[in-house]
Amino acid sequence: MRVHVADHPLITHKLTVLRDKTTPSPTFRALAEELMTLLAYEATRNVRTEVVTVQTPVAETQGLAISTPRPLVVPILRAGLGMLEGMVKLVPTAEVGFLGMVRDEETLQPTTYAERLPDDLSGRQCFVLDPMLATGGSLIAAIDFLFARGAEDVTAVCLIAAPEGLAAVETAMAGRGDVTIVLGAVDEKLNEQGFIVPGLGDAGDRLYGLV
Ligand SMILES: O=P(O)(O)OC[C@H]1O[C@H](OP(=O)(O)OP(=O)(O)O)[C@H](O)[C@@H]1O
Ligand SMILES: O=c1cc[nH]c(=O)[nH]1
Ligand SMILES: [Mg+2]
Repeated sequence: MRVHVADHPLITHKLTVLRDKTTPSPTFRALAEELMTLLAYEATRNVRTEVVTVQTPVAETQGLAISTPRPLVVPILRAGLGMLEGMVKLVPTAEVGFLGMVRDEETLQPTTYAERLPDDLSGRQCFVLDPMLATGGSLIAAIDFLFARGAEDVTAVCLIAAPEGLAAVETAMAGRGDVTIVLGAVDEKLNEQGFIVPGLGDAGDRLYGLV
């Protein structure tokens, strides 16, 4: 498994505002989208392309186009939805599938409550979006789901990870398919409630309000 932690002052600046508990939902939503766009640059480094010919006003030349089958972007509901626009702005031809997952607050185990994905993901390049990688349970379940449908390589983009969760994903994915994790930051630890420290609190609640 490849892990890339973004090291850029613009990303750290935006994450700092996102972490601030006084940042209101509209600003939080705008920042989650902007951060995704910045991380997409790294996440799509290995997006599959094919050579195409293009006629400029001056000459014929060769360039690259994102190849088919088109990449599949999968935001994990709810919180991953806050990153979707930031990704599809950069890759407008991508298809979008949805996975709804929620973590039990006591056991910290994830359950999948919604799924709208192609039945056959053979040969597909998938991009999973979820701002928080805490215990890693949700991300492991999401990647397992995609591999079970035949996905070939999966890149997950998370804004903040806990070291414990990152290690759990690494262990679960050892010897499996092609997995890359792109992160805005790796924080200090998880607390007893399974929240990332310092983190930013509950990303879903901060994006969309308490439920
Ligand atoms: O790494 P884990 O320990 O599995 O925790 C991370 C998950 O928790 C959050 O979702 P949550 O369950 O709060 O759902 P929500 O997006 O609807 O708020 C987050 O968006 C991840 O999906
Ligand atoms: O810190 C955390 C952990 C899980 N989910 C969140 O939204 N935040
Ligand atoms: Mg939540």
